Amino acid sequence: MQISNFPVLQMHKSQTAMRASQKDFESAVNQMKLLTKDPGNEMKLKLYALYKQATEGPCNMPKPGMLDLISKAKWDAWSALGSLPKETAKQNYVELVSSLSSSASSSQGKPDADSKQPGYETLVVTSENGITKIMLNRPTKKNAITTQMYQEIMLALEAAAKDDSAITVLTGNGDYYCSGNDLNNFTDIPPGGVEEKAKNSAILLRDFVGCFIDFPKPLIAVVNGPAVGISVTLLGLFDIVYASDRATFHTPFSHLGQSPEGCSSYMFPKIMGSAKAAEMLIFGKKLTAREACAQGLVTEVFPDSTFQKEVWTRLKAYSKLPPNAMRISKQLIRNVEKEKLHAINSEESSVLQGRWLSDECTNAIMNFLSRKAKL
Ligand SMILES: CCCC/C=C/CC(=O)SCCNC(=O)CCNC(=O)[C@H](O)C(C)(C)COP(=O)(O)OP(=O)(O)OC[C@H]1O[C@@H](n2cnc3c(N)ncnc32)[C@H](O)[C@@H]1OP(=O)(O)O
Repeated sequence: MQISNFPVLQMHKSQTAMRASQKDFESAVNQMKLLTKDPGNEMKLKLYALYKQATEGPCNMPKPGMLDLISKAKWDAWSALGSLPKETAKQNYVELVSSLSSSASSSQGKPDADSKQPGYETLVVTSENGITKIMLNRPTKKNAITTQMYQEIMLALEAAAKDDSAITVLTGNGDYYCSGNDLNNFTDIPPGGVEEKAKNSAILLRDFVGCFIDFPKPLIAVVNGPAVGISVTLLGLFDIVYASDRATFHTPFSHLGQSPEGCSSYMFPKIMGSAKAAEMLIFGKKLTAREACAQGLVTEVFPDSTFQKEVWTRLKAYSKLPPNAMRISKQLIRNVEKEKLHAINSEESSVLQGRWLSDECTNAIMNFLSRKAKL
């Protein structure tokens, strides 16, 4: 059996405690696609059977021949569920995947002080001096975010939320902070076609942004260079944004036939006023670091030559403040709007699902991929 047929899920315990919604189920199925560790054949069969029961009901397929071992094992597992109702199968599927997810994140473990955490291919995650640093690590691709990278960032945030560090930092390796969504993500079309791709991407986006909305500790962006697309829009959900004076902030959504995400349709007008937000989000105006700071999106700008030294000195001092007090203060500031932000996130994701199917978006992506257009 292919591991890719049994992708892993990141699901919050609170979601699984209640009855699994269709969204939870779809989210589980979508996120399971990026399993990096084989959960073993027994688990894969259980997941397969629950998935089939949840989507098709009781097994009424003819029994495969004895020599077709894999099909027979799958058929046996599905048939063994008898007349289990679809809703219960869905719930069991979500819970099973959630338990896989918890063991995956606990196996990533509590980060050792002063150590690089294993298990990430697209990130370098370290925990040192009370600071967990999540560094995007595709410098040759300007840290464009692949599907795998979205998943790894979610895992890293979930682990950071639980570890001993006082603050969490997101930054980029190389000359860019991040060039946004990797446009090649759109070329990996599943058997269900572009509609399924758009639907899966919307679920991934919603879950990804949701992790930032819910992140419980002070979250700091160290913007080491230009930032594009989703890496800019998310900044409204950070508690501090430090930028090198080399950084720029660009959200070319209209150019790409797309629309804002990361709760920026709400946070940007709130932060900088609707006129300035419109210039960025509708017209794709690129801001310098100093402009972004003047508009409240960036906390402070540092000269590039001393950026790393000054920022890390500052962060090391902050990381020694009482962690619980910082956490509680953050939550007081942020929790008031959590529900609203989740609703905005869902709406933005669903609007984007439609945009991804539009000619405007398809043409823009084709242009980039065929190298006719750059930002
Ligand atoms: C779950 C889905 C959520 C979706 C939500 C998000 C929306 C967004 O984020 S929209 C923003 C998408 N980003 C872009 O449109 C940026 C596209 N990239 C560029 O315009 C340029 O690459 C850039 C201006 C960033 C840098 O230009 P250069 O300095 O000239 O470098 P190169 O273009 O040569 O880049 C080097 C290398 O990296 C690849 N690259 C860079 N960015 C991306 C990207 N976003 N997606 C895919 N690939 C990217 C670029 O193609 C080059 O690759 P090679 O040619 O193979 O070397």
